[in-house]
Amino acid sequence: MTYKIAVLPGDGIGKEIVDQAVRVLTALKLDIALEEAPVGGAAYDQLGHPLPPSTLELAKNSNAILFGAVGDWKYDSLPREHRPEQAILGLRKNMGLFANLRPAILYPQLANASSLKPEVVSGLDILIVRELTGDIYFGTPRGVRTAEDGAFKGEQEGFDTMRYAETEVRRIARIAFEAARKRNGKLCSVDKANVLETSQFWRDIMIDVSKQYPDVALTHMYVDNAAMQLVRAPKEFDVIVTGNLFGDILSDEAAMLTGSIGMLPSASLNASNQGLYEPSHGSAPDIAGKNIANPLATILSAAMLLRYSLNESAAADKIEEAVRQVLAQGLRTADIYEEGTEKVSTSQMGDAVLKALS
Ligand SMILES: NC(=O)C1=CN([C@@H]2O[C@H](COP(=O)(O)OP(=O)(O)OC[C@H]3O[C@@H](n4cnc5c(N)ncnc54)[C@H](O)[C@@H]3O)[C@@H](O)[C@H]2O)C=CC1
Ligand SMILES: CC(C)CC(=O)C(=O)O
Ligand SMILES: [Mg+2]
Repeated sequence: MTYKIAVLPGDGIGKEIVDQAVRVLTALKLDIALEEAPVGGAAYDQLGHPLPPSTLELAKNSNAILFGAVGDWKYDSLPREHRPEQAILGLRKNMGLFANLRPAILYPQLANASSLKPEVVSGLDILIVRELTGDIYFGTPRGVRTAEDGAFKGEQEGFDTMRYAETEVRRIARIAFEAARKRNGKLCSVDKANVLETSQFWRDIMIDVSKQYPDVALTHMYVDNAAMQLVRAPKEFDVIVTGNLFGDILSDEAAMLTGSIGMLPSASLNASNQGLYEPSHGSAPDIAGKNIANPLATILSAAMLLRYSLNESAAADKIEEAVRQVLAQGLRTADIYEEGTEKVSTSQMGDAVLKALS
């Protein structure tokens, strides 16, 4: 069977990094068909919408999606529905990609690239399971209105709605417990139950689901403490499960433990084994078009694509091994460069991974 992969590069560094991941996927000579489509600001410019129906259709009809990133400051004054970010939010929602897996692994060669002391981060291997289609990112009502009560009655106010339905919490809980069961059996649920009703509800359901996983040790932590513990003693964590907003923030923080945001891949999965694979970072407009972005998070996302959506674990292992090799050779993009290593461009990093594969 030929697997169909939708390739959606998007904006900023999106094309530069996805190009390298496509080269890697192609070099593996698997039975895959890649089809590219516009998304984000690029699609808005071309077709008047950040997620054109043709792109969504292609994504839905594919086994997996390789996604770059969307967004650029120049679109920030557009009405929200036309902003590039609506493309990735729309794909997640329309395809039910509720389970976002963000593994934060420190490759030993990058121990000095991390902003933390090597002894704090060496050997780091944690998994953040972020709920991706609910929470305040999607809750309604939202908007700007005239305040009807409170100290600022009569003023304009902005508002959003944080909400989680029971099904949403149960299904992400199961994904996280299953992942913890296959790893070191530790699951930390991160919330803000001391303040938020939504979080107390989340916590109660986590405790209920935990009854089906007596082999997994469930703990709870408030998000402010979790942000602190991630830089104090990150290796205390095994699997973290959290909501959309907290997971977004904590995963960027965890990225720096691995040396750079350019190292953190992700998989976003739905209930039908379809997945969208993208680096955890954004479109980095500040370095776009310079051929200096780190493509490894995207290349490692392609490895996750092979493992989770195509059942090609051996090919995924090969990519991860090739990444280990290029790092061992001392090759570094600017974001992970340190004295004594060799600074390479985005495409040179791609060349090196390809060479290590052959
Ligand atoms: N999934 C997506 O498409 C996402 C899109 N965004 C969008 O991206 C745009 C920029 O957002 P920012 O907050 O600046 O986040 P960002 O992740 O794009 O960049 C943050 C910082 O990290 C650096 N960086 C990011 N990826 C890198 C890489 N591969 N190699 C080297 N350095 C890298 C950037 O140069 C920048 O200094 C915004 O429009 C935002 O909405 C942000 C996050 C995710
Ligand atoms: C558009 C944003 C919600 C994307 C983001 O920051 C992320 O998924 O990490
Ligand atoms: Mg983010």
